[in-house]
Amino acid sequence: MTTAGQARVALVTGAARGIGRAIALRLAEDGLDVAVNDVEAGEARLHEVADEIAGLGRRSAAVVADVSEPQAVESMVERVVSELGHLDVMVANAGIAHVKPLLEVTSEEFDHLMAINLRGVYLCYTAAARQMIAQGGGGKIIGAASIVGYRPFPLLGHYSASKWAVRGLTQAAAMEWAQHGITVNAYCPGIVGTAMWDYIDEKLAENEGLRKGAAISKYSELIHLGRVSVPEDVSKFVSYLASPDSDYMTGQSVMIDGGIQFS
Ligand SMILES: NC(=O)C1=CN([C@@H]2O[C@H](COP(=O)(O)OP(=O)(O)OC[C@H]3O[C@@H](n4cnc5c(N)ncnc54)[C@H](O)[C@@H]3O)[C@@H](O)[C@H]2O)C=CC1
Ligand SMILES: CC(=O)C(C)=O
Repeated sequence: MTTAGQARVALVTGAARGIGRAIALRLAEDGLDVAVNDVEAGEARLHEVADEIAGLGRRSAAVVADVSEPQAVESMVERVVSELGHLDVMVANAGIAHVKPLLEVTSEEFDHLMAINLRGVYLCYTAAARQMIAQGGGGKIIGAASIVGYRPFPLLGHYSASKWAVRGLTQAAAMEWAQHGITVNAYCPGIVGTAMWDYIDEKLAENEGLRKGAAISKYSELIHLGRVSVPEDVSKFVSYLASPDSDYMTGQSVMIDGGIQFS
């Protein structure tokens, strides 16, 4: 639990690049101490992000862990608490995409994607909730869903299902943990120009016989505000979800997509 004058502490998963990095930097700008996580392959970039956070005058910790592994997630939260003192905001951002027709997805590929995108979010939500309940001061738990959690994209079928499930998990967690003063919400980005969309563009283009760059252009025609999203569009909204301004909001999965999908 934070006491007066103490900075709140956030943990952002999948923060070596893309949306996670932007969220981590924004929360640091907001005055939080921010621990960042990614897998071993992203370790060098993860340390750079932790250094950027320190450059903003905030404390940080870089924790390498695979969010699909229960013991790794437990240890990650323990390390954040031991290095930064407590945990007030969890952003379960880490995720992977996989572009493939449903009829060709193997059960191993399906399980691998669900292990990261759904079990990983579940493990981060529950590890954070246990810590926040023990602290006794409430908290903010935030997850990465997507517009495809409302309306799937073809060739992203199992990915879309994983994000749909994050919405369900977010609603159930909000119901169970409201009594502890914990709010649980998710963000649903649209088309954000990150490494993930570089991969999606390349694979969709292959499947549809288009040149590289053509798939993202085609899907971008759906965006009413007329431009592809940048990670900071999302981090501004997560800043709100992590702040006391969102204290009366829980169980919501909110589109931040420039006007693609209307609920
Ligand atoms: N880029 C987009 O258009 C959209 C992205 N999202 C979601 O937002 C989140 C972030 O996406 P981006 O920044 O675009 O992706 P990205 O691929 O650029 O970054 C994801 C980060 O997560 C890390 N990661 C992957 N598996 C991990 C694991 N098992 N444990 C820990 N870290 C792991 C990666 O190493 C990478 O640094 C994801 O959950 C994604 O599904 C949702 C809607 C749209
Ligand atoms: C990657 C993703 O979730 C979308 C909607 O593009």
